[in-house]
Amino acid sequence: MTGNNNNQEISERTKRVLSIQSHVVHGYVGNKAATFPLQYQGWEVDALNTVQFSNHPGYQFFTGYSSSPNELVDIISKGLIDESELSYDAILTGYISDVEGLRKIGDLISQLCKDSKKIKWLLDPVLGDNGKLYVSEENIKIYQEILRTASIYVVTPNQFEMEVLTNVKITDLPSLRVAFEVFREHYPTIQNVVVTSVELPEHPDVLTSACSTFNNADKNKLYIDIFEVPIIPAKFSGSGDLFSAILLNNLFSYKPVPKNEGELLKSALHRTLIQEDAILKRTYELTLKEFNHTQTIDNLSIVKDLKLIQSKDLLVDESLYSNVSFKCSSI
Ligand SMILES: Nc1ncnc2c1ncn2[C@@H]1O[C@H](COP(=O)(O)OP(=O)(O)O)[C@@H](O)[C@H]1O
Ligand SMILES: Cc1ncc(COP(=O)(O)O)c(C=O)c1O
Repeated sequence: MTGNNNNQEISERTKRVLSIQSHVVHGYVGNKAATFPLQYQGWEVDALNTVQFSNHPGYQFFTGYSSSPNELVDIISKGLIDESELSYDAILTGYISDVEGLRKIGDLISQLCKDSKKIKWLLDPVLGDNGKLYVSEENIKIYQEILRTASIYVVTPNQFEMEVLTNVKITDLPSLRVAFEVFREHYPTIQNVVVTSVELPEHPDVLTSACSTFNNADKNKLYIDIFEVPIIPAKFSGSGDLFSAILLNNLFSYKPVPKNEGELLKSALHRTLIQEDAILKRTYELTLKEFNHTQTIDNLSIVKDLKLIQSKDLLVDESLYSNVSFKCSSI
């Protein structure tokens, strides 16, 4: 970071986010994947942990416990808001597996965002991945109810979550478009949607990310921007949680601020994908090096822990954006 950047940061009020996600003692998913990147990018992060696990469930064994829904709600409403009178620029919600907890936190954050229009809520509807739910079926209904009624700045489903929330199977670009249309129809109070990644059989070498803003003056038109990111041959635990954290930062810090919301969303998504790609590539290379000592490369299909500390330079490297660009089009 340059001296100039430091001065600029000091002159601006430090942005503050309440991040409600899982905690793992070892590794990087949930709040562990979001806190350091946001802090390193200049945010005050108030991290509320919905569970505390030894490590994430992608490991063969993990142990831990969940926070009770009433405790979580009390910490926010009594401890943070009433007593400490904290106000937030953003609220980030991710893994909340407990059904009652999700309902109560959903109601509380909806109310907070109603009371203070300046809070921007980024909701990652963590339900599952690759065709599999990793929370209860009931969570789907609760997310649908939250999305139907709350005013949310941006929602970041992965492909499976978008399919579950819209009941549209995404197999190609036309069906991706239908999913966005159904999403806008069912959840009209949502301002922006980013589908983090979609695997399309017609493009087997890339992951497609898509975004649309529903705040356009022309309500009859739906503009969807898509980016194509070359696939790294591995699965990364925590990639979605890292993604939502850096997207949040990019939405707040993109300069100069584009003239309309659609342009901001598209530009912030592009930056997010470039940063994410750089971090996943570094993670992959470092893991491969460690792995090579013990196993063959063919076995490296799941990367358990993001190398976030080793990637800290990439979180603030402005030169990334002039060196990398992903193919972009509209559908
Ligand atoms: N194997 C991969 N190769 C390249 N990029 C990836 C890969 N896995 C994840 N990503 C990046 O990470 C982002 C979030 O990952 P994704 O799998 O969509 O989220 P989630 O973990 O919520 O399912 C994607 O937008 C994509 O840019
Ligand atoms: C405890 C916990 N937090 C967060 C996540 C989300 O991880 P990802 O970003 O890989 O979807 C998961 C999913 O594995 C999880 O089990």
